[in-house]
Amino acid sequence: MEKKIAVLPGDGIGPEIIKGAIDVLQVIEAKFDHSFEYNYANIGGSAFDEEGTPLSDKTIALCKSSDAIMLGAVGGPKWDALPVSSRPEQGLLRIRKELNLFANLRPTKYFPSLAPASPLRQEVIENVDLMMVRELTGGIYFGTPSERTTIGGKAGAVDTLLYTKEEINLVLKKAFEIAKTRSKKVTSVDKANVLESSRLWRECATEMAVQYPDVKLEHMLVDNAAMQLISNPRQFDVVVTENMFGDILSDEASVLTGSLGMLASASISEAGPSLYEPIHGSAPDIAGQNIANPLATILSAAMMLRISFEMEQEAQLIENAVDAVLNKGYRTKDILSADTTLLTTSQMVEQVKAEMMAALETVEAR
Ligand SMILES: NC(=O)C1=CN([C@@H]2O[C@H](COP(=O)(O)OP(=O)(O)OC[C@H]3O[C@@H](n4cnc5c(N)ncnc54)[C@H](O)[C@@H]3O)[C@@H](O)[C@H]2O)C=CC1
Ligand SMILES: CC(C)CC(=O)C(=O)O
Ligand SMILES: [Mg+2]
Repeated sequence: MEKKIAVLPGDGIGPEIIKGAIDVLQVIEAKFDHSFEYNYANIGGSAFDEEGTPLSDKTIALCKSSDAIMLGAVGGPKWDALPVSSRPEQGLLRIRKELNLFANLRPTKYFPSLAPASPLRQEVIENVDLMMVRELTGGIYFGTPSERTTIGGKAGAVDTLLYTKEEINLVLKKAFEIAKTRSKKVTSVDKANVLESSRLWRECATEMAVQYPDVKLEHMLVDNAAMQLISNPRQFDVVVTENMFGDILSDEASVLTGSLGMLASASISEAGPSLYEPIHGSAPDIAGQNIANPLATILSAAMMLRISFEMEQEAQLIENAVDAVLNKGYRTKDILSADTTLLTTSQMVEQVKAEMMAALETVEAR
């Protein structure tokens, strides 16, 4: 099957991890009857350096005309002092808005062989399998005004947290639909004891639940949710929440798997291409050293195959290969523990590819 993929490596470790994901996709192309056209474009700080903007109209047009988008990460200290509109992160926020990527799906699944890599006890993280559904195009990351201001003659700053019912209902519906295919429980996370936008969110969730009698809805305040996520994570199935809470809670959830370098994501639109990226950032502290964990990005590519291209078998081949590599004790530095073997980024990619080939040869030999 012919598919056009826009590839936006971005900054820091972005190019290293994206190369890993594309290498893996090339194995899929070679072994199945698929052909992927990879069209590279800039985003973030590297886009600012080359094109004078963190996201050019050319890149947006390329993304809109593609079947899916693979993104690495953006940002870094080199660009931190730029005016807001030129910051790398604005490129990411804008692509999400331009493509109407209203829901960001961030699955967190327990990898048995990675239990020693987590600072949490095995009995706490065992069998965790939750799906964070984060609202992605509204809330405090997009509200205006967002600026420096003067409050009562004193220098200050203002950000605006704003949601329409329509925006909230769109992401809630996605969460309930996903819950129907899983363990049929939605935990809606808010701060309804303080924020008006959260009270609206809670009202919408309660109303929506009526349409899903098979799905159990639970409300949880975000501060409690942050604690419950690491003390009793197995209680969660689908967690749905607004943009900033989801951003923070999903980084926290990654600790359940052993590393931020393990968590994949899919940013979904109603119509049009979806975007796939690891949940982590550009990790400037380890960029360019070939030591970053490429697995979150490789698993994001698997999500792309499953969700955008309906290639379930191919997605599973990648996911099984990742499991197999981990079971053999191969580790990048972030997930290293006793009695495991340290690999570089590129060596890890080679191991995943080798496992995929081996699995296919076993099938062919039958
Ligand atoms: N989606 C995106 O593009 C995101 C971009 N950022 C940007 O990234 C830059 C750095 O932000 P940080 O707060 O440091 O967050 P970060 O997620 O880049 O890194 C946090 C920590 O996790 C480690 N880490 C992250 N990914 C890893 C991987 N694949 N393998 C091994 N270790 C990994 C890093 O080395 C660092 O110690 C900032 O400019 C920020 O704005 C942050 C989050 C998301
Ligand atoms: C620019 C930020 C909103 C990126 C981020 O932290 C994320 O999407 O997880
Ligand atoms: Mg984040």
